[in-house]
Amino acid sequence: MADDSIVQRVAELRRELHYHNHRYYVMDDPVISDFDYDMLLQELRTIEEEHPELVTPDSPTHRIGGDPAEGFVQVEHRHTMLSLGNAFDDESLEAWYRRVRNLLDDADFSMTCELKIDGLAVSLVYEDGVFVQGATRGNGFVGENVTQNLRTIRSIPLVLQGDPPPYLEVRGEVYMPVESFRRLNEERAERGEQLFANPRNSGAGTIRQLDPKVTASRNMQIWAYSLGDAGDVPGLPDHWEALEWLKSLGFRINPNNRLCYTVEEVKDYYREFVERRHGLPYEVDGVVVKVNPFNYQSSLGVVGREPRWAVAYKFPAERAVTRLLEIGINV
Ligand SMILES: CC(C)(C)c1nc(N2CCN(c3ncccn3)CC2)c2cc(C(N)=O)c(N)nc2n1
Repeated sequence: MADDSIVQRVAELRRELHYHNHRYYVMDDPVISDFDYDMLLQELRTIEEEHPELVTPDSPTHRIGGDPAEGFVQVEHRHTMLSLGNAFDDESLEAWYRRVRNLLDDADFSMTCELKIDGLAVSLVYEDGVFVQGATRGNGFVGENVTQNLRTIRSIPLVLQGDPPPYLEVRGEVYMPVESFRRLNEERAERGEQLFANPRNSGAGTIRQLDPKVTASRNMQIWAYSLGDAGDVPGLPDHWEALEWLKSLGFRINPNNRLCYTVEEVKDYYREFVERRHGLPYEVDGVVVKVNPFNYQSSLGVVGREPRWAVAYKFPAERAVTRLLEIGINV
């Protein structure tokens, strides 16, 4: 049985490694060299090999899980994962805005604008601050349990920082960066394998791999975009504060999110990113606009599967050939 000093050292190593993992993969701002990080990880691995009774599922040495799954177990989302209504031009965005303003009988309310990441929506469940379940959106009610695959994504925290509640669900969009997609297709082309059509398909395929080692071998990332349910965390007044709070817990929140107070500001944000979208290291297909105050979200409610308080303002469709050429695929 490991003596106290070993148990202390293991706890200290885990805390340090989760912290440096967060700095490197979530903040993109490491404060330790790769070599020193690897030395800490190796020290923990060695102790865990000598003292297997100390191994816990949230250990940073266990990101690349066990054996390949035969198939995926279905999981029911505690809170339905809603859909998003679409707007394709300024007129329909303004129609959405007017409807919300009339329903709220209120002229000024803030809105968050978020880039609509073109990936795969997932649900992450944490109990006592430890990552316990990851699932695809599926049909919104039931998804696939892909916990082992999501654990391999370094920007998904295995252990939360700060003071998380006993139960927390977070939603995010998992995606493959464009550069990783290009490199993956280059390797597949060299092996004469079929190419992925776009980063979204290759990301979805990677998350639904049966073998977590394959998922781990591809550089998948996540942007967290909402709480599972605002009711889970009383005391947060609005979505913007919720995103700030999630960042303080260790989640990766997109730095381009913006708080807007008028529909003009929303349109400015949209036009800015129509221009900037191809300079981003990940694919986006629009802007998600959300009424910010939680009390307004709940009074607006949901129609069918779509919240009245959010809309996806889609970017104009692209000429496919130009797109492929732009990301370096010669067609
Ligand atoms: C919380 C709400 C419902 C407003 C919401 N829902 C979203 N989505 C719903 C539809 N989804 C979906 N997926 C597949 C099939 C049908 N709907 C995919 C996620 C969001 C997606 C993104 C993103 N992609 O970056 C985002 N920044 N915020 C979102 N916010």
